[in-house]
Amino acid sequence: TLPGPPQGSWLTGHLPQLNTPQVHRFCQDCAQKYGGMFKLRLVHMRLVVVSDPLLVQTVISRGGGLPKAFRLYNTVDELFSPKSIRAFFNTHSYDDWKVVRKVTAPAFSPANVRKAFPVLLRVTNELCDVLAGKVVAGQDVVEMSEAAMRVTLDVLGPTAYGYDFKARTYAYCEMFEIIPPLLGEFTLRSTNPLRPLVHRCLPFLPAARKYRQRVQACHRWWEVLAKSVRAVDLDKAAAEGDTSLRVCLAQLPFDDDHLIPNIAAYLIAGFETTAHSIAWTLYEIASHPAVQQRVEAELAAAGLLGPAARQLEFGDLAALPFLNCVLKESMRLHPVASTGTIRVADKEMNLGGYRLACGTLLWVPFITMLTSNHNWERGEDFWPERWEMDVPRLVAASASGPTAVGNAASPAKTYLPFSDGPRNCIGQNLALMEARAVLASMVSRFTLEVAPEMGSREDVRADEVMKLTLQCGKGIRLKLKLRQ
Ligand code: HEM
Repeated sequence: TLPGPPQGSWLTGHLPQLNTPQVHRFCQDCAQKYGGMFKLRLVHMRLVVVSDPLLVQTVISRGGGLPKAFRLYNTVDELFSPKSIRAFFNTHSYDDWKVVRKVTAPAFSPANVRKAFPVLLRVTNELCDVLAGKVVAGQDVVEMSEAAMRVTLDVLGPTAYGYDFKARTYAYCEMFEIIPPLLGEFTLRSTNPLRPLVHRCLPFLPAARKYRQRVQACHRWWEVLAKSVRAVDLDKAAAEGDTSLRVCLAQLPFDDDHLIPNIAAYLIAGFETTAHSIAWTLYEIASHPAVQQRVEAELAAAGLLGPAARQLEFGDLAALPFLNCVLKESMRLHPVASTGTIRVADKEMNLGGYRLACGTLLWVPFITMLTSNHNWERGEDFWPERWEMDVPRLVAASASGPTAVGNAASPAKTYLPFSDGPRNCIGQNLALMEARAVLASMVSRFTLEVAPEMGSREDVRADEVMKLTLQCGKGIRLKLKLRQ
């Protein structure tokens, strides 16, 4: 039989270990010990956790991959739609998913994403101006996850919905009050199936009340954004060759009830994810002075450093190779989609030499894949230079893992922060453009230091929390100094 860790409770299985904000670390530790395939029990559900790259390919990519385990995604139904109608992200209808994926895909072509660069640049410059003002006023410690969210929300606002949230000005923005806490709540719900039941049975509990209020506030926002999407003049858009996400969403052959969850899904998937990836990367740059110096040197050579820097251009983003290595490495070490994807075996199958019954749930936690010592040399170190080496140096060639399937000296893809196969991240081109532009702009304007209240790297690791996305509990607090 498959190996697996001891159960925390005879009744609920591994629920006590999974129902924590550090669920990703539990998976990670188990993979180090039990290898690239092990088993867990969550109350009545049996899960097989897979992180061996070859096996992951079978689960998510090969032949279209296995279907998502839709019933496990039902925790977010209430958030996406007042009628609990599912978005394409978590629908069980292959046809609904395919329609939305196909109609909205043009918005994320490289050429179309490039059209969003002027908005991104303006928003990033304005945010940097606001931060510079704060530094001059003596408020030089800035929480970078929040700052980055202000950029990503203000890029998504106009391009996806024709709406300006004006988050970059640091004026009050309700999204910040409702979305981050709700994502935390949904993570707790996904690892503790009893939690929604408790909230339903005891609606007067403060946590249950707050949850309801926030979900209702989201529903009001989805209405506002749907109205703006509906206002698109499709003939004019066609004449102008406008294939922005707003236009693509307006083209969906859906009534409002079915449009709304897809509007919500794009906002939820596209705003926090990119922002936390940016914040983690800024943390790594600030923590490694030698890395910061190399990024500075690269920017200086391109004329992009300091007060006399020229304006960043789209073409610069691909011409900053070391900055891109730093981003890539940070997204490996701090994958925001740490808990990954859950799939279901739609027929009896053989995986890694084990026979799995039809209906078996297969969990691919990306953090395990991306940082496991079975898959990577120095898997838990921040080592951006690895991306300057030949591909064989990326993967540990050792065959000394604890189980036969735990070793991955294989040619299969090991770097999947955006997942893989047909259900991979549709927004990755946009995310990468945003991250590169914000990182280059921040290092161009400021020198970065980790604020003392962040503590050591170990403290930061101990403070990691999964709130659908991987975050640092106290945020990423950096001390900024204006470059002279
Ligand atoms: C660094 C930033 C990002 C990361 C790391 C990321 C990662 C991922 C991952 C791992 C998945 C697969 C999830 C699963 O299988 O359950 C996914 C799906 C998705 N992402 Fe992203 N994402 C990012 C940014 C974005 C952006 C900017 C957008 C759009 C504006 C976006 C939209 C989506 C959508 C709609 C899906 C569902 C696709 C489908 O089911 O066909 N993401 N993302």
